[in-house]
Amino acid sequence: MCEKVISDFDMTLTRFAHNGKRCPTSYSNSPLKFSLQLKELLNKYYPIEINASLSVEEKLPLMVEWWTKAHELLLQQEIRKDLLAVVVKESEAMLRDGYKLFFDHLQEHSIPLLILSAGIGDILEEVIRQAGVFHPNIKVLSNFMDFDESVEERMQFHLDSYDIVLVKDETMEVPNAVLRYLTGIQLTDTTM
Ligand SMILES: Nc1ccn([C@@H]2O[C@H](COP(=O)(O)O)[C@@H](O)[C@H]2O)c(=O)n1
Repeated sequence: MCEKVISDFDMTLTRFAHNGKRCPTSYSNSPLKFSLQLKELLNKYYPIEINASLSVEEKLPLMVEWWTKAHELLLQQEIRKDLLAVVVKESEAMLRDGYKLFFDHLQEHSIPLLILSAGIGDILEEVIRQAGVFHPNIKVLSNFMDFDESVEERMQFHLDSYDIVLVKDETMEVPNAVLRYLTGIQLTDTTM
C-alpha cells in the first residue's frame, strides 16, 4: 500500500477533452468577461509548455509572460468569491473517468493526496468539491486568490464589534470614518 499520492491537477486529474472538445483548465475555466482572451492565451502558450524540443531556459520567460497576462485579465474581472461555485458549475471542467473510485479509495485507506498545481486553487478545489470527493485527506498547494472583504462582511464585522453612541456630535467625522471602513472607499471631500 502506498503512503501518499502526489498529483498535479489540470489535465491530470481533469479531462483534456470531452466529446472532441477541449476542456478548460482552472485558468481558462470561466464564463467571465475575459474567458475568450484566457482561452486564446491557452491556445498560444500551451503548445510551448508541452514542446519537448524547447529547453527550460527557452520556455521560462514565455511561461512567465503567459501567467502575467492571465493574471492581469483575472484582476480586471473583479471576480466575486461567492460566484466561484456558479462559474465552476456552468463550466465544462470535469474530473477524469474513475475519479470517484480514485478519490474515495485514498480517503478510505487514509492515504494523503497532495495536489500540486500551477493552476488556480480556488477553482480546482471547487471542481473537486462539486464532484463530491473533496475529502479531508486532500491538501492543495496552488495559487489562491486574495479577495477584498465585501461590504456585507465589513458591515457584519462592524455590527459584531462596536456600539457607537454619538452625543451632540455635529461633525461628519465618525459617520464618514464608518462609511470609509465599510466601503473601503477613501472619501477626500468630507462635505460630500
Ligand atoms: N495562465 C495560465 C497558466 C497555466 N495554464 C494551464 O494550467 C496548468 C496548470 O495546472 P497543473 O495542475 O497542471 O499544474 C498548466 O499546465 C497550463 O497548461 C493556463 O491555462 N493558463
